[in-house]
Amino acid sequence: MNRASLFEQIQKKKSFLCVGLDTDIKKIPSHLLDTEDPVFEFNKAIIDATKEFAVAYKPNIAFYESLGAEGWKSLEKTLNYIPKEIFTIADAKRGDIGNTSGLYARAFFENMSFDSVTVAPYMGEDSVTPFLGYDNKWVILLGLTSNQGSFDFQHCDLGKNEALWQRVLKKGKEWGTEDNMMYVVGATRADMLKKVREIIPDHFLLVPGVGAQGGSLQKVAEAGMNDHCGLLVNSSRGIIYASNGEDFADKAAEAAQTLQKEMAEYLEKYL
Ligand SMILES: O=C(O)c1cc(=O)[nH]c(=O)n1[C@@H]1O[C@H](COP(=O)(O)O)[C@@H](O)[C@H]1O
Repeated sequence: MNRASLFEQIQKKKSFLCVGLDTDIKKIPSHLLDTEDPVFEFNKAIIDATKEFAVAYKPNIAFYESLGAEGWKSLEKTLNYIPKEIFTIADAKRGDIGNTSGLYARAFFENMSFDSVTVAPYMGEDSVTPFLGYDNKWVILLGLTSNQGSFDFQHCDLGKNEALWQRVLKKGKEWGTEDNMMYVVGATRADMLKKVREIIPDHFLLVPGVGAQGGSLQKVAEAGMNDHCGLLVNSSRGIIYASNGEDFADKAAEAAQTLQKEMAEYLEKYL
């Protein structure tokens, strides 16, 4: 999917919501456990309930690969079930020496047809560029992550007022463009968004960390939005586990709609 189509959908749905499909077999409501593929049945119900409010879905690959071959099958069925106009993110956080990254790219872009994959920048240019050789596919590079451990490396001072995360953003701009690269910036780092936008004013950001991790949607929208919206804000647990009963899909829809309504206000205000 290209940037124009993504923006078109954001405008149409008045939403920049990404629903995280972090589907944990241990949290699936018990009435689904007797079905042939509980993970897929759960995702299918979540997609049906939230697709009106979401412009992206992000299955976190760990939840699927931890189940072995069955998990990969559930993932593929889920991907095929997502409506074609909705952006898809394989949250795999890959990145390795060039030839290996090339195979990761093949796995997510050719074998499966995800629009994008999250990539870790630590191994540098040759670990990232193999993902960039596909038309209308995206690398989502980890920039400034939402977790506490981000302070171990990402905030290290490289001198001349530059932190490691800032170097990552600048280097990424040499490898990709605003048409094939996005960056992860955690919602819990909203106070840094002004600095982020000084380096990458036009790129899309994937922003996880609202909901369960406590990030503020308002702060993210205020400091992070650009003239193409430029934001995909993810919520996983806050939506998909809004209820653990038979009403889980209805409650997921309510949680997604609540976020979407707030997003519509910010689109009106800041776009
Ligand atoms: O790359 C990500 O998506 C990601 C980056 C980051 O900095 N923090 C972060 O939480 N994530 C992912 O975003 C999702 C957040 O889930 P919730 O906290 O349940 O909304 C999980 O799939 C995380 O792996």
